[in-house]
Amino acid sequence: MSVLQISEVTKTFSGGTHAVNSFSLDVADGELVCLLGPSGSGKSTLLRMVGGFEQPTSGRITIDGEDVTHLPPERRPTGMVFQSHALWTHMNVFKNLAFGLKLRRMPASEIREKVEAVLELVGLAGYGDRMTTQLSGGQQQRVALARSLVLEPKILLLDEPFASLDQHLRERLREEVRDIQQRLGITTLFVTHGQDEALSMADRIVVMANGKTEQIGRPDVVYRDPKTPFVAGFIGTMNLVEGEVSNGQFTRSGFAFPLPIADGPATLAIRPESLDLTASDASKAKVHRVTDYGSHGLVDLDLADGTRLKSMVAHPDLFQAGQGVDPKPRAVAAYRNNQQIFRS
Ligand SMILES: Nc1ncnc2c1ncn2[C@@H]1O[C@H](COP(=O)(O)OP(=O)(O)OP(=O)(O)O)[C@@H](O)[C@H]1O
Repeated sequence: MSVLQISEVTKTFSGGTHAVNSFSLDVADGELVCLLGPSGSGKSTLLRMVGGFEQPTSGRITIDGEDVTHLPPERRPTGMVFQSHALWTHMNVFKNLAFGLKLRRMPASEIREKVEAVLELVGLAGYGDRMTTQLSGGQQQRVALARSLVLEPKILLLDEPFASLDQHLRERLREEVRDIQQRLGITTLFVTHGQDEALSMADRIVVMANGKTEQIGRPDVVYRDPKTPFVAGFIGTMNLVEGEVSNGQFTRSGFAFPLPIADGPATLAIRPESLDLTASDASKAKVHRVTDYGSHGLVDLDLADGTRLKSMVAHPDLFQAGQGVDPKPRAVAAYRNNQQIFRS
């Protein structure tokens, strides 16, 4: 059953920026959905509208069937964790967490019980007396998460919560948050422009561009089967080759591939791991650079007109700069007019 329904929501800022454009999404109970897209694609604006920090220009948002479109944040069953954690620095950790519960007039003994349980959940048991300024960045972000969770929201809203942390900590917190989210079964909307974050955490990913949905789906499906050239180029590394199809053959500067579609221009998408290389004369393509990552290698090669492709190879020592190669895709997708029209 869907807990959160976003129906044809549009946000136009004064000045005319269409930040979000007739956007719709249903989020199921207990699901973690990542909003993924480049800077300026409207992710934060959408999240802020769900949290009540921004008003839609048009459209409707319901939570558990109740229309919340015009309710202020404090009257919505949502908890938001911002990129900058915005903790109260004049209060200790316990007071930061207890504040919202006090406003609800909860008895002190119950507050203590709840705060301690949530601190335990985020791995900060015993930190209640610390001032928030005496915590590391990762610990502060855990407190921010705990402060939202202690209010037991129906929907957790996370806006790039790990953006300010280093890579190692980010990966750890990512796993911890996913763990907590699953344990509590809390419906979560998560904004990120990091594809790794989205691919590793989400039940479903919404890829956004220009305030609109490009594709919604399970991470593995979006990765394996991108429906538009934008998604193909945005998720993972992808070779996007523009060329012409004539008599069932796609060509681009000496590179040819059988493609059973109508004649005309097309964009071919090939993952580096799906592009095999064999030694050849240099008329087809030439190796530009070989990078050995230990477990595998990456060969950068140039078609005759300079179009750069990447191929993942098991034995990088077999290739060297300047060598002639023949690139042969094992699997491709083809796009025309921004739509996928072929996939092998
Ligand atoms: N308060 C505002 N007034 C006017 N324009 C705004 C406002 N907030 C956001 N915008 C514009 O709306 C568009 C979407 O912004 P938004 O912050 O939602 O994108 P985003 O995908 O979250 O980007 P980022 O990853 O950089 O945070 C951008 O063009 C932005 O400049």
